[in-house]
Amino acid sequence: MDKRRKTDEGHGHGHSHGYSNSYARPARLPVTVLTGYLGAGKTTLLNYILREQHDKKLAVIENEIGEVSIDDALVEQKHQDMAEELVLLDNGCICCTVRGDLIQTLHNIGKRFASGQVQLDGVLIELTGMADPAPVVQTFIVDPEVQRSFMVDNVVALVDALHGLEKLDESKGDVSKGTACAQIAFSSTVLLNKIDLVDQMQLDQVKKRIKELNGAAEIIPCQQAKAPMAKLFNVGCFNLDKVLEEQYMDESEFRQFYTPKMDKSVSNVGVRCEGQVMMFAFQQFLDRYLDKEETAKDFLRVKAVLNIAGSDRKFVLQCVHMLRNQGFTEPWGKTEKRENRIIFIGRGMQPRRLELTEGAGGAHGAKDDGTGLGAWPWVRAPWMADVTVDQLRAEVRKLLVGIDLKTFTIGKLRASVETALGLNQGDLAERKSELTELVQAELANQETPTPAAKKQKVEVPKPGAQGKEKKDKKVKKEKKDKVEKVEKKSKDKDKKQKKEKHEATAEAEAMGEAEVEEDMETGDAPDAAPANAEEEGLEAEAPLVEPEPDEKEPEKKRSGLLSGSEDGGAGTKKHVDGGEKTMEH
Ligand SMILES: Nc1nc2c(ncn2[C@@H]2O[C@H](COP(=O)(O)OP(=O)(O)OP(=O)(O)O)[C@@H](O)[C@H]2O)c(=O)[nH]1
Repeated sequence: MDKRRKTDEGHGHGHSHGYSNSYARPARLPVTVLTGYLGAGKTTLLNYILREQHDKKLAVIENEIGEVSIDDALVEQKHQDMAEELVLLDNGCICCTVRGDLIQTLHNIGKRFASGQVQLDGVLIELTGMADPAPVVQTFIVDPEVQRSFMVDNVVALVDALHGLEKLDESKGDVSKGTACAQIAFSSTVLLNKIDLVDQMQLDQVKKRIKELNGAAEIIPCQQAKAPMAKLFNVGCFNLDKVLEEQYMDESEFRQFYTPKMDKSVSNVGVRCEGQVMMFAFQQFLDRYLDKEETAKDFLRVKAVLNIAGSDRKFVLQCVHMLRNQGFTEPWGKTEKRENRIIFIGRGMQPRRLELTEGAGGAHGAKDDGTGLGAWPWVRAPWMADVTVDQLRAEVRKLLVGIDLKTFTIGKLRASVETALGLNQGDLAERKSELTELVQAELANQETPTPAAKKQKVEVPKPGAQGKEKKDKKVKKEKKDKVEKVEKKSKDKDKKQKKEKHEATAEAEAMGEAEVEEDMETGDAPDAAPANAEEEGLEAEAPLVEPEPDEKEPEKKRSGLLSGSEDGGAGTKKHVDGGEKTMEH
């Protein structure tokens, strides 16, 4: 939270609108809550308000959920500068998990406002598209300190005229998807946005549905969220009694028993990585999901800020189902990290995690021919942290009983642990080093090794400097041996060639023929290790134990022994085009 607070605690923000003399301090700060379903136009409205209300001193609280945060890039920099105070709550949803953070933020603002440390005319709170505004409203009536400094002035619900009806129907028919309805039910003003995308008939239908849900709210049809400021700000139109009356609820019921309407079927997958994105490949990748109605219906929202190859400007992408809005925006800052960020929000996102995070359907890495996205790294999903070390240890222990250590690999073990714990394949990719350590500890502790293990020499690299030193020495020795081997082979070959040449020349001289030289030129080149031998060695996953000398594999393959190298997971990966890239987390 407080990622972009513009004023240090106790210090004014220095940014002046040049009207301090005319500032009339309100008794309580009016709060405008912006709500509305995913992609309905909340950020568009926020940008519009900040632009239009530049003579007002506003504190902005933005809430964003998702593995990757994008909205900061979507609120234009010049508009960010117009806000007196900007606080991002991005550790969860404001209507449930970060309500405490919201209260804390309001306390901080309230204290500085009351003491005159900061001059403010109002507060804007932008909720996530998945948030129910009711618990946020609740905050303003249950917390005495918040109540002293603030009052809810207006709850503005944005409705997408094109997709809104479908969302409301879905929401009405299924209580577990009640978010869209709750957003309207708890609002005092509804902006029926994106009227450019529908005809009058569709507009009337959505209006009718909104009225059914909330007869008291004013409905304002608009485009690009452009509604008269006089209808949005300092209007004192939010009336909790009226709202509760419409919901057949009394205040005590609302205070004690209201449970937020959260659509649990919606989740997100985020990607954050460096590198250049190939525009063409990226569009093809999107086409696969957004060009067809049947897949696009699952993608409620896709947002991205990308570093496109060949451009010094940020590329911003915004999709709501099949609708794509995209283009180059401001230039990347000179010292700014050119990081790609993309988030997919919708239904059925988790089963698609692998394909969405690995890029264009398994085309790992940007390729010379312009296809491939670059390596989307694995992004740590929150639930991975929920699996405890004890759970992992217990599964590892079970799996190590009676296994054939010769063929067992960390990758296979990881996959088995994931299956045992009911996770998706790849979910534990980030915890491979933990798994490796657990395996090492288990193997070292095994008092009665399995019959298979008895026969085998189990190599357990020792952690710490000593182990590393040993490993380094081994690698050096391997390299030296290899070079010597290649040199020796090369010398032997030279000798052999010279000998053959000598014999051939002698023979030719004897026979008076000259073609022999040609034959020699087409002869085999000296044996040498393939240029990409190292990579090839890394491609295969290392077995857990060193094979017996009689079945020795090339040393290279064993150099990653128990170091957690695995295919299909994070870490060092070999690309389909032969390149090797380290995936970031
Ligand atoms: N055609 C059309 N597009 C609009 C209109 N208003 C906003 N948009 C576009 O709709 C997309 C979503 O707008 P946002 O303002 O980001 O929506 P949001 O509600 O903040 O989205 P989330 O925060 O992700 O829930 C953007 O690409 C906007 O440019 C409009 O009136 N007509």
